Amino acid sequence: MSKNFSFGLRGKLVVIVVTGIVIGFTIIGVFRLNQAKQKIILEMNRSGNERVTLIAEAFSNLIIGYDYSNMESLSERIAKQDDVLQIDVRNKAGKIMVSRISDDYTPSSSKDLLFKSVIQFGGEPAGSVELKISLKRLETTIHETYTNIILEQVFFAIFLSILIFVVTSRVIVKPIGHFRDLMNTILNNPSESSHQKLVIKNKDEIGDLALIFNSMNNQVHEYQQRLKDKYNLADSALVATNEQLKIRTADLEKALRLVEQLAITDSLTNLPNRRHFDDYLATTFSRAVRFKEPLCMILLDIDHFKQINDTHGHAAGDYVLKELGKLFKSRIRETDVCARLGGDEFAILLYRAKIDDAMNWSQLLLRIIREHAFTEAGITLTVTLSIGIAQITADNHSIEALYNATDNALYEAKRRGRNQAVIYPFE
Ligand SMILES: Nc1nc2c(ncn2[C@@H]2O[C@H](COP(=O)(O)OP(=O)(O)OP(=O)(O)O)[C@@H](O)[C@H]2O)c(=O)[nH]1
Repeated sequence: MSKNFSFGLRGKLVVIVVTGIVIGFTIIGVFRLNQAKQKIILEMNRSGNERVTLIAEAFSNLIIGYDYSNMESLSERIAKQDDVLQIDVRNKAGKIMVSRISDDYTPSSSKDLLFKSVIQFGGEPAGSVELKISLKRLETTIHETYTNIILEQVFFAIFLSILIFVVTSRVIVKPIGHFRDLMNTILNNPSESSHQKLVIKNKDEIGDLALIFNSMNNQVHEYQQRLKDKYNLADSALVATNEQLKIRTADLEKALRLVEQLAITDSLTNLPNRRHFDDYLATTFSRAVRFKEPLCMILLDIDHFKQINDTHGHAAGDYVLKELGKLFKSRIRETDVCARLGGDEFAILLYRAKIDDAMNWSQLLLRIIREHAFTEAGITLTVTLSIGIAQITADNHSIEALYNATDNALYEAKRRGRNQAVIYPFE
């Protein structure tokens, strides 16, 4: 880029300068040539007139004395001069007395100048002299002058072109090149642009350009800085918002987990509710069927719970429900589940437990409850349970069938007088 730029500007300068100088010098040259030609012609006329006057004076005595011999010899000598083509001496009446023609005079081809002078003697006209001078010398002189002028013009044109080229190169192209290099350096190092200024000492348009560039560069830097500050501000705000969002998300997740937990938990006893129990039963049932493993379901219902409520109040009833929940939970394995189905009814799933194990577990539970002291607000409450037990069998091959079988067993326990456990099928 830089090479093209330098070449372009210098090239244009050379073309402009040389064209200007050639035109200028051509005009000056033509003018000088015309002047020189006029001067030479004037000089030729002046010297021709002088010569013919002197010749007339030389012939003055000779013409009065009719000295033909000397007139001829003088004419001969004059005719032999380089530029003389012809000399004619005439008497007072105009009759030619002597005439000499140069050896190389050919009137058809030669261009000539004619000079005349009156021959005077004692202040009176005694005859006349005509002198033809060749223009050849004049043409040679003009040609030489032309050549000299053209050579001078060409020499000065070349000299002036070089001078102007060098001066303009130094005064215009060099500062512009410097200007361009500095701009390039600044543009290629944008991060340092604030510290870099164009230092140009020219007090001209280039200097003005540098000042404008510096001011623009400053404005750009300030704008960048403002943008950076705004970006940083926005960034920190974003970070803070992000943090808040994280906290909010964590809170929401926590709340969601709680809601989920609440949705499947009985709020009074903190045991799983019916919904959770049904889901768990569905999973466990299919697993037990698939792997042919024993699964027992137990339904537990408080005997005459309505009476407890009615006699001792709802709070006493709640206490009994909570206390039973704790007892059930403490008596089952980690892998088993105990849920409150609603009201005073509970359910327990004993996975990989046979019907006898379930019966033994129920008997033990009945005994524990009988021995447990249910005391609320200083009053001891009598709490007993009825329990129905069923397991997966060929008959109970669906969840609904298992449910019904267990429910039937519970109903049978109630029917038989409560406070006991009954296995389905019963007799
Ligand atoms: N305190 C309290 N009582 C409840 C709650 N849910 C249901 N009950 C009461 O539990 C009682 C259940 O009574 P029933 O299902 O009629 O049966 P029961 O009195 O236990 O009689 P049997 O089951 O036949 O022995 C009703 O009086 C309900 O109002 C509860 O969350 N807290």
